[in-house]
Parts: sequence; structure tokens; C-alpha cells
Amino acid sequence: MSNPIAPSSPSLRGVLAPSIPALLAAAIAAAGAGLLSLSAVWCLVRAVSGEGAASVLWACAAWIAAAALSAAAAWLAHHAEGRFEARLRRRVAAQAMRMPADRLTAYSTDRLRRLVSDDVAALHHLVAHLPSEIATLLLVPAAAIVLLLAVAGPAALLALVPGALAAAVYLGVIPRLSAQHGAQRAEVMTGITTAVDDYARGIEVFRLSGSAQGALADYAAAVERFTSGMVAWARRVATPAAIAVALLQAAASLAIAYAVGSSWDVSRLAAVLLLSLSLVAPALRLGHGLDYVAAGRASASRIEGLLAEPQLPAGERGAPPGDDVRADEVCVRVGERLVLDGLSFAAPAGSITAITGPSGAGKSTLLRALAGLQPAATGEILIGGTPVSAFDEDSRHHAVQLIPQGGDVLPASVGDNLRLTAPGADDERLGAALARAGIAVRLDEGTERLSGGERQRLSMARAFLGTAPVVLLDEPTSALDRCAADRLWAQLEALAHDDGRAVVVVTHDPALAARADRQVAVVPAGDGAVR
Ligand SMILES: Nc1ncnc2c1ncn2[C@@H]1O[C@H](COP(=O)(O)OP(=O)(O)OP(=O)(O)O)[C@@H](O)[C@H]1O
Repeated sequence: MSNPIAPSSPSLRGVLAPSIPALLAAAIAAAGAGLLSLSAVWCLVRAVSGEGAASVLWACAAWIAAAALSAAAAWLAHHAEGRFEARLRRRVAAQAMRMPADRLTAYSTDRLRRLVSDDVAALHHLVAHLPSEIATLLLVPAAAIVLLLAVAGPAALLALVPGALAAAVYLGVIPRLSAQHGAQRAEVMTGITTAVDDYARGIEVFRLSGSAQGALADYAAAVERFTSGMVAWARRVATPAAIAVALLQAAASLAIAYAVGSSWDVSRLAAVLLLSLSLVAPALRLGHGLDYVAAGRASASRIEGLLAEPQLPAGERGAPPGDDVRADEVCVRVGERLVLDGLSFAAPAGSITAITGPSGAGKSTLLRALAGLQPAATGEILIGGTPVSAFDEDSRHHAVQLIPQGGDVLPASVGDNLRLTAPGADDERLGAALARAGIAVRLDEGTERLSGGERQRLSMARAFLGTAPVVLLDEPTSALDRCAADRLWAQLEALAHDDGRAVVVVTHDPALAARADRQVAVVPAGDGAVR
């Protein structure tokens, strides 16, 4: 197996591609709406210059058309963005499903949740609004300047100076200030969330140690940092922004227009006043969104990072023709570290194979590799004679079932957990699997209150419900007493000997390992692996 890691999935751009035609159409419609609004202003200028009621009617018609076109543009853009978001969420979730086990552990559950939820949502402005805002910004001011020159000549351009300054402040200075503060705000918000999370997660520990002072103090300090950060943001970003709008744009535009045009006739003056105001509006709207653009770009780069992660190799094979599992000179690396070095063994159908070895030797890594969740750097793993990497993603689960060491019980009902393995099973079958695992709980009971041993046996019940010919179990008896462990082992023997499965069990219990049909001892790589 020379290239165990498949190429990564398409980038963010690839996920966006199907939405681009609709987003382009939306941008053109938005720019058209901007031009229609400008023509409405132009009609008003004509009305002021004495062209009468017809011009007012044309202005109203242009505004109505502009509103309709603007609504259509917004609908198109949001529809396309909604579909893009849905596609991207599926892509991010699928990518997480396909990552090798060692890479997936680099992403905490919370980090994955933020990628699928918050980071995808943060792209909204970038995708749904920015293209339309840029198109409007390029077309509308250019058309307004042409009209202004035609009506009032070059002197009228003086009235644009405050607007241009306002736009420059909005598009140049404020985003820079805001970016500094945006990064600080994000850091402070993360600090608060972490402090709250730490406090909530630590309640159990604080109860035992009798003090939560440190966590509460961290939380108070994080809130204080947030409050002072917001005050600083208002002082350095929000206030200059308000000044840019109130003074630079409207008041100063009117003052200059009056200064240069007080001797003009009313129609020229009206043209200068109305057109100079409508000219900077698109820049101000864009300026408002630049904060979101910075946040969206940060989210996009985090999502790109996940999409660039390697994927597990997957072929197109369906369920295997045979039902044993073999490892042939398998080497597995976890990150830079060689964990398994040339391990070979066979676990035939109808038998139990016990995997033993010291803590950290690589037993769990071996099970993940056998399940196809951690690629082998060299060597081959065969399920029923088929390389595990050759199965398509759906068939792999039908060929081999992995029950990991604890932790695969979802916070749902017992029945819902069991139906993950057997979606169509009736209550009687689910109850029988629970009985084989030696646990007496109701199917509608929540899993939150189950003890460690009960959770372990609930996981085991899934092994008795599954149909995969190869069953891999990671320390299934570690939380059970001697008697319960022996009873469970007897059920595993029945699974192997009566149902004909190839059962591979990692265990630290020498008594149980001695009862297995075969034993494989894993020793840390470098010491040589015993076959
Ligand atoms: N995601 C990971 N990133 C980095 N190192 C890892 C990762 N997963 C496992 N390892 C390392 O690989 C080695 C083998 O781990 P593994 O869990 O397979 O051992 P084990 O034999 O099952 O141990 P135990 O008996 O204690 O459960 C350990 O040194 C562990 O620290």
C-alpha cells in the first residue's frame, strides 16, 4: 500500500461553484436596482427643474421597480447562499467522517461543532451580500458622477469631497481599526466561552475539592475584559464611524454644495445635493459589512484547513466474499510516530482472537487499523480476502464492526443507541441483545444516568445486534467485575463459535485471554512485534 492517504476533498471554492451563476445574477440585479434608484433621483431633479408631475410619476415607478429588483436580488442571493451553506455543512461533516482516526482526535467535539455551525454561518455576509454590494459600489457611483458632470459641470465634483472622504474612512481606516479590535473581540469572546465551559465542566471536580474560586474569578475576569474591550471598540471604531456618517457625509456635502452652488438655479442645486448623497450610499453600506467580511475570511480559512485534511482511502467494493481478518506485515504511523511495526496475524471466522500487550503498545491503534479507520503506512489488512481500503464507505461498516473502548454511547435513549446498529430492529430483538450483554434497562431510558459498566454493556449489545462478519472489541470487560466479565466472555464465545463471526478482542485480563482460541501479543514498535 504505497499511498495510504487519499487526496483531500474539494476546497471551499469547489463547494461554492454550483452557486456562482445565481450569485452573479443576484449581483447584476442588485446593481440594476441601484441604477434604477439613481434614475428615480434623476427624475426628481427633472421635476424640480419644472418638468412637472410626469417626472414625479417616473420617479415613483423607478423606485418601485428598484424595490422589486432589489427584493429579487436578495431572494436569489439568499437562496443560493442557503444551498451553499447546506452543501458546505454536509461536506464538513463528511470530511470529519472520512478523516483518519489520529487526525480526527486533533479536533475536539466543540471545535467540530463550531466548524459545522458557527464558521459556516459566518460566511453568510461574504456569500449572500458582498458580491451585490461590490457590484452596486462599482456601478452606481460611476453613473452618479457622469450625471453630476452633465448637469452641473466639474465644479459640482467639489460636493463629492466629503462623501469620498467618508467612503475612504469607511473602506480604509475603519476596517483596519475594526480588524485589530475584531481579533481582540474574538479572543475575548473565546475567553468567556472557555471560562464558562471550564466552570460548567468542572462542577463535579469543584464539588470534590470544595472550591470554585479560581473558575469564578476566571469567568469574572473574562467578562471584565469583554466589557472594557467593547468600551475601547466604541471609542476607537464606532465613534469615528458615526462622525464619518454624520459630519463628513451629509452635513459637509450640503454645506459645500450650498457654497459652490448658491448662485445656481434650483435644478442644478437639487442635482448636486441629491446625486452627491446617493453617490456614497453604496460605499457606506459596504463599509458596514466589512466587519463581517473579516470574520467570514477567518472562518473560511478554518474550514479550508479541515477540508485540506487527508481522507481515509476508500474503494468501490461491496460486502466481502469471505469473513476472516488478516494483517500482513502491517506498519501504522500515528502522526510522526511508528506505533505498529510489521505486525502479521490471522483471525479466522468462528474464533475469538485476544489482543494483549502493555499499555500504549498500540492495541487500540491496531483495532482502528483493522476497522479501516487508521490507514496502514505499509502492509495490508484483508477482510474476507479484500483489502479494507478497497471497501466503499457504506460497505466497510457491513464488513467490520468496531466497538471502541467506552465513549460511543450517545446522550439519547438506550433504544436510540441500539438502533444506530440495527435501524429496523423491533423492541424484542433490542431487548434480547441487551440481555446477552447482561444489562437490564428500559429501551426508553436515557443513557446519562447509566454507570460505567452499564454503558460498556450497552455498547456490547450493539455487537450482538450487528451483522458484520468481523467484530472488533476494545477492552469490553474493563469496567466489569469477574463474574460479569466471565458471563460476557461466554456470550462472545457464542458470537464466534455459534454465529461464525471472527471476534477480535483487546484485553488486559490474562484469564480471559487464556480462554481465547488465539492470542496476538502487541509490543511497542522498536521492540519488535510478536506475531
Ligand atoms: N491521536 C493520537 N495522536 C498521537 N498519538 C496517539 C494518538 N492515538 C494514540 N497515540 C499514541 O499511540 C500509542 C498507542 O496508543 P494505543 O491507544 O493504540 O495504545 P494501547 O495499547 O491501546 O494502550 P492502552 O492499553 O493503554 O489502551 C500511544 O503511545 C499513544 O500515545
